[in-house]
Amino acid sequence: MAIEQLFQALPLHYAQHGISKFGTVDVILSVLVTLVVGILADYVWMLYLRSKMPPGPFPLPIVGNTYHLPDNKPWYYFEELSKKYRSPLVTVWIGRNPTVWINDAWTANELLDKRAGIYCSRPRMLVFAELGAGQSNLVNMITHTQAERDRFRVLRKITHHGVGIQQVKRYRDFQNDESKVVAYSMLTTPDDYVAHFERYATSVVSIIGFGRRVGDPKDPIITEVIQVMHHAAALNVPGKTFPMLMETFPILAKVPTEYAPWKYGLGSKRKSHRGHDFYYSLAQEANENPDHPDCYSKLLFQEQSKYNLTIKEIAGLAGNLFGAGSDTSSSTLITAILAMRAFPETLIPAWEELDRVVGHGRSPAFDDDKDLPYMRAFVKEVFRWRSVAIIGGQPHAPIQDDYYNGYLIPKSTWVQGNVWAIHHNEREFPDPDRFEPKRFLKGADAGEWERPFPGERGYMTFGWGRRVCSGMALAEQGTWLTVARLVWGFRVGPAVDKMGRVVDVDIFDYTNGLNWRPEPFKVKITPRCEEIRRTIVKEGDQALADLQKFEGETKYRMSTFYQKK
Ligand code: HEM
Repeated sequence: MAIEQLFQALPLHYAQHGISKFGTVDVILSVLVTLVVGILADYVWMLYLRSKMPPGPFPLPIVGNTYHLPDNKPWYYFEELSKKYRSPLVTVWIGRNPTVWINDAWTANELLDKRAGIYCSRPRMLVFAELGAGQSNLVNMITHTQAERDRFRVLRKITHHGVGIQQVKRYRDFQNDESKVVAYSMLTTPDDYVAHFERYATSVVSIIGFGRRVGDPKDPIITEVIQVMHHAAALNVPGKTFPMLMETFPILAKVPTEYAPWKYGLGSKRKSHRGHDFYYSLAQEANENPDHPDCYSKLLFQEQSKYNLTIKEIAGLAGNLFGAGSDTSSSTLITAILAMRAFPETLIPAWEELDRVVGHGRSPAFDDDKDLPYMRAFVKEVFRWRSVAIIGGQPHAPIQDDYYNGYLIPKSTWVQGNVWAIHHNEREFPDPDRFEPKRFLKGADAGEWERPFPGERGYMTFGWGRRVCSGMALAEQGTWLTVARLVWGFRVGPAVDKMGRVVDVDIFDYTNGLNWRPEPFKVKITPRCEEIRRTIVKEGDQALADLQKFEGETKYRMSTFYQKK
């Protein structure tokens, strides 16, 4: 828009030429006048759009509402705005960019699901896309033109070949085994439950993608990938900090990374000495390894010529398994532990059901799902209560101007589902901070907790429409099994400190990231009884033996990959 063009229209040599011809004062004055006129024109445009768009706080020129934004967890603020303006949609100007926040399930369903063909694109994203993996990665793809939509469909189709609903049934055996290993590890090092969950989630996607399991919770593929994800998740929270401001002033992103501390190292032009990407190298290594069984990387190379897959696309498809699948899945399990500790009364019906259907001589298996309605409701409530992708992952963007209740949502606008507000609405979820599995039961079992909600799942944890999470089937089946196994096997009681005092937990103490998780908390995790403990040991030994075939090493480390030899 006006300001950006203005900056681009002022290369240095024009200024030098102008100064020698007209004198310094005249040049400075004309630059100032042009600037003021540009800012005014831009502001008039902002106010014009504001008059048409969903309500929201009054924006200032250039900075918009940026300085209204709280330092962290802006989803609370967007929820408040929605209540204040009595509107499910609110507009918040991040700099000169209007962003539309959907705070209600029915509106999210109407726009992002029912009008999926319009809201199928991502907006232009500097921080996540242009300074990151760019348009070669499915997650970021803008789909304005038919050619872009066709390419998007190809990459989604290939992703479905890896983790689509039918495919993931094939992974049940090793997913089950990795989940048994989690329970086994809990017997010896229960305080390290976070590391066990991260290992589990990373190992499952690593077997799928690269044919190699991750047996050690300290394996760098876990620690490094999850660290990168946390960094990206923190930088992508709309706020006052600079990375988000680059979205509105893309010119800031053009400054070389060495001289631009506001880029937090993003967009570095460092090239690896191998000339390609870390995840591409992992995929290539897996493809060339004759010992690795059938894995997704092999499929990518087989399909490479059929779909003209570029190196960057292969890197994106392979890397998304880790990037999108490890932190999200493990954070959800941490939330489950917090819920078990904070709401112990919800475990009593679960134990009654599990003891009746499963017993103590074996742990729950996938086939038990149909006979465990309370357990199924329990896991749904884990997904709802503190959904990991708290603002629905990446924003959507309409590919044309659209209207909702008379409000304009211009083409390419950043449209984001505020999952916090959606899952926190008293109308659908009374007493929303209470962890209450009965919300997902039916009829008399649910009582007053049963409320209408769009869609059959009853939650919007995995996003919407054509951009709905590609790994949803994998995440749902794995989370169900692992949470059911944890509930079946363990008591999660209060930890005590050195003075013998009970350590409380705070159900609001979460990190400030696009994917959030509870801040570290202490609990005491013990097997429910001796018979269950013996079963966990027996099944753990069997699982480790079965997983033996996936043992393997990679020579690549993310931390050293980009260093020159
Ligand atoms: C509890 C676990 C998970 C949650 C809560 C979750 C949630 C999400 C959300 C909210 C989105 C954005 C949807 C939208 O834009 O409407 C997303 C996108 C995505 N997820 Fe997941 N996810 C999880 C696990 C996984 C796993 C295990 C994988 C793959 C193995 C995966 C792969 C992806 C991909 C590739 C996208 C981008 C889709 C696109 O832009 O078209 N996710 N996920």
